[in-house]
Amino acid sequence: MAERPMLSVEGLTACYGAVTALNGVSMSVPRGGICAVLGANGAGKTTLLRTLSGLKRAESGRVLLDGADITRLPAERHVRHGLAHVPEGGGVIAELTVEENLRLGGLWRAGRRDRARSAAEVLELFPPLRERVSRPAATLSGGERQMLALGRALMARPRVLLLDEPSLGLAPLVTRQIMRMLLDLRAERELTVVLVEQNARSALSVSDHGLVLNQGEVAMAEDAGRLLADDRMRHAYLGF
Ligand SMILES: Nc1ncnc2c1ncn2[C@@H]1O[C@H](COP(=O)(O)OP(=O)(O)OP(=O)(O)O)[C@@H](O)[C@H]1O
Repeated sequence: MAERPMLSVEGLTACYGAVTALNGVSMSVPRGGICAVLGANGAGKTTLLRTLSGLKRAESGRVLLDGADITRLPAERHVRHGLAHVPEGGGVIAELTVEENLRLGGLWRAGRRDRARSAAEVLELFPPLRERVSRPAATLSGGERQMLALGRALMARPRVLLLDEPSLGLAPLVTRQIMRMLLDLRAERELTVVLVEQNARSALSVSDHGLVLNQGEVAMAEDAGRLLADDRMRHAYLGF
């Protein structure tokens, strides 16, 4: 029998007033899978992540996390179910220190000792953050801030991580570091990742699967390697 997907999306539709931003989107990501979500500006990528994490209401369709229907739950319950969302720009709080930002990510978790253990584990994963733990986030570089955003999301010990444009504004070398971290996280924590990226080539290089959105609909859903090699796709949707 096939293993149950960690994340399963069935016919998801979401609107802003008269604008249908997502129209019947379906996708499935296995446990420990990395799925790139690609597409032009306005294709619906951010709306997909916001709808998956409960920040945006779905008009219709279902989101199943490890088989549990989370579609209508409020956003904070999504976190409890093991789904963490890192929005575009990371959303770290510049005035707070690295440590304080991390603690925010673990706030809903029960024990103080448990939270401290998580923070220590996260700092272990990101040595540059460990060295800057008492500094305000405002003093971090773009790459370090993105690490902090990732680290803060990991404080909730998610099973599924939703990442919106983690490479935005970062130099190619730093982008590669962030992408490699996703592979490490998958290996160490069996994390399942949905990765929204403008940088299609770098996203596909660490993904198993790719989904191309076009005007709110799935234009292609393919093995990542095959998408990278598909000329028609590269010209039509990926811009290279
Ligand atoms: N808050 C909003 N109010 C009204 N329309 C919106 C809103 N947010 C997004 N849209 C519209 O929904 C559609 C999908 O937008 P979305 O931001 O999800 O696309 P995207 O693929 O993430 O684009 P980008 O790569 O530019 O971030 C677009 O037509 C956009 O104009």
